[in-house]
Amino acid sequence: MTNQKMVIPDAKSGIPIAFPVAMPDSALFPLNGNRFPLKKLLKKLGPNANGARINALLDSMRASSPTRRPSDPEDHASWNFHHPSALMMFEEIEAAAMGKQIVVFLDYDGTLSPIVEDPDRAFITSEMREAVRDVAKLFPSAIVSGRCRAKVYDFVQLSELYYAGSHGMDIKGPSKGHKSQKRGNQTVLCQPARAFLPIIDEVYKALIEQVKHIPGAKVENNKFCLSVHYRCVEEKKWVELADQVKLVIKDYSQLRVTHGRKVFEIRPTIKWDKGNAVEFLLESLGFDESSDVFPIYIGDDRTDEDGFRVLRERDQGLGILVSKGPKETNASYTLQEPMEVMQFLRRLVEWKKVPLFRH
Ligand SMILES: O=P(O)(O)OC[C@H]1O[C@H](O[C@H]2O[C@H](CO)[C@@H](O)[C@H](O)[C@H]2O)[C@H](O)[C@@H](O)[C@@H]1O
Repeated sequence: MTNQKMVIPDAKSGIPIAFPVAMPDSALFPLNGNRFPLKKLLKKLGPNANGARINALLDSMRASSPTRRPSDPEDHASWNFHHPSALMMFEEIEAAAMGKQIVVFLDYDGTLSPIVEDPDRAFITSEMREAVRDVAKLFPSAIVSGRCRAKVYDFVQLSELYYAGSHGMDIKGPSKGHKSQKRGNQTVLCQPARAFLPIIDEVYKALIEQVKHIPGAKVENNKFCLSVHYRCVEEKKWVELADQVKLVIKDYSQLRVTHGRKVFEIRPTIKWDKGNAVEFLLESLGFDESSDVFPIYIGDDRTDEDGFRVLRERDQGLGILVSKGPKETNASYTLQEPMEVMQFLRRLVEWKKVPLFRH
């Protein structure tokens, strides 16, 4: 992951403004039917290609909701081959996890709840809650979300889980002495971005003011980070919205902007992401040095790539991307939608419950 500056001309003056964007080094941007790394793309566009630069920004905003990206059948075939369904490969996953302690990490939006227009109405079904509860009774489990911890807890309402809100910058749980956690049954609390709270609050207010004239734009306070949603903003207003966000953020070198599903995520520049939350939780659970642990991370968004990456680097467990189509990912397997996530969680429970000595 690098912090790159995307230089985009101001919509009115045309003056280029550097817009800090954190993205994986492998990120590719579309142009004329091909895809290029950012540096190469900007070189191709040349210094005066303002219109093309705006198109590049728009393409990257469109690509932030991958369900709209068409992909050809060949892409799909290769994708399915390299990232098979975690349900189809369940027996292989069982075999790899045999004799190891499974630890489950779950993203929230797009993974446990379907993506909906209103972020305040992204409810989890009672069946999904049941499946997550059953998993958490058997394996240490955590929700790792971009949302503020309190909000995601309100949706999930399960006290047996760890919760890592604000993209992992606010970690807590489960309640002290909760019987369902065999290891690490003490309350943990980790808030590495506490010092940023006043700035986040200030920027929250400034953003609300700055985007209030754009119909459909919504600023969400996630405590240690902020979301500016454009799912309900007309596409012709997207560049204007990006400009407004830029205008506010340019005065705050302590903050950076990342891109989620039709959302700009404004976060402290500290090196702490969902991957760090995974590391922290594994350590809290006593699995830091252990080779007998099998972490499973399930997520749908770019921010979940940090979680997948950590598991790859540790060479432990596996990442499962929730996606219907090809995406660049560090995950090994896929599930198409939250319904399949629920099926996968249920299979984990059934497998663990089979009274065989093999576990
Ligand atoms: O890490 P996550 O749990 O996936 O949270 C990431 C962001 O999710 C939410 O926004 C996304 O879901 C909304 C509800 O389905 C949708 O309207 C929006 O377009 C998506 O980006 C949440 O509202 C954000 O605060 C989170 O950062």
